[in-house]
Amino acid sequence: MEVALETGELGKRYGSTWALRDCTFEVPRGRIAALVGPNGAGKSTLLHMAVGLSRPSTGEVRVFGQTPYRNTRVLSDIGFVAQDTPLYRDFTAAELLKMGEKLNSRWDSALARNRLAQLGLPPDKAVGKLSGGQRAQVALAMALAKRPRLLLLDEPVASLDPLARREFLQALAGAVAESDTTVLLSSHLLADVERMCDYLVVLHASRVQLIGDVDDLVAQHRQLIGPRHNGGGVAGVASVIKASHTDRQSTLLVRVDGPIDPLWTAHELTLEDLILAYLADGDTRTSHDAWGVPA
Ligand SMILES: Nc1ncnc2c1ncn2[C@@H]1O[C@H](COP(=O)(O)OP(=O)(O)OP(=O)(O)O)[C@@H](O)[C@H]1O
Repeated sequence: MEVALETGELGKRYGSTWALRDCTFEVPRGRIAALVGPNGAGKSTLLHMAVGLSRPSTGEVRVFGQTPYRNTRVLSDIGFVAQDTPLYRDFTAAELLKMGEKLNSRWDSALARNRLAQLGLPPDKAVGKLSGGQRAQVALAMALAKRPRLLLLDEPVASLDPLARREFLQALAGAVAESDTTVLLSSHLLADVERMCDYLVVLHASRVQLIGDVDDLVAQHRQLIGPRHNGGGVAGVASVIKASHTDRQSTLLVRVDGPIDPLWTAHELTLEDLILAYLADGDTRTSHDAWGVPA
């Protein structure tokens, strides 16, 4: 498996606050990976280090084996759209595309022009006078036109209307299918993640909580419902992610590692249920730890 992006014990500290900590994961080449986590989880911090805009306090990040802040040549392989889609506001879209063409050896002029035309974006208006969503579209068109091997997108569709969002995600999937691009996109929109992404990284409290192939992760987790349980081990359960109890019944969200004790009814989960369970506060317990059962 070739790896597009890898981090090893990556950490970033601002003063005494860790924005990201002990972060170790890989994104295999060719995947559309989602980076999911609550506000302040460290997603932007991670993406900024991956594109060399900031340096780690601990550990390292590599893109196609290179460290972006040491070997700037790898930057030509990376496309990045920051959360606030910064662009030179006095430039028109046409001027920005011209600049992209001059600065990037693999630039696809036709792709960029066609995207802007398709979206009806005026090429001769200063981008500072476009709406926030229109500016985001210009930035996204430029990122795609760069034909990057790794595309990093920080909440790329947050400012787009629902139709534009769907259209953009379809265009992104199409562009990736036709090329050799790996994508890592941060998003709070779990329905989009479920529709688009085949790989998932969940960050919470500045650490990686869950990572892997989306289909594998969904297959490895179940919701179990059964008579009120007194804690302790359950056959077939590797870890308990979340537990809730009524007087008569317990509901567990678990990672499975074999046939489940038939005392429990097992239900499949959606990716959204799974992500939300990992984002809820509380520690994951192994099946053999007693988990908190209220009296
Ligand atoms: N330049 C900075 N100086 C000080 N603290 C910072 C700086 N940048 C980020 N942080 C802190 O680091 C933590 C992670 O921030 P980051 O922007 O990476 O989170 P995020 O997951 O992208 O959040 P969001 O979903 O809200 O965009 C937050 O607590 C934030 O306040």
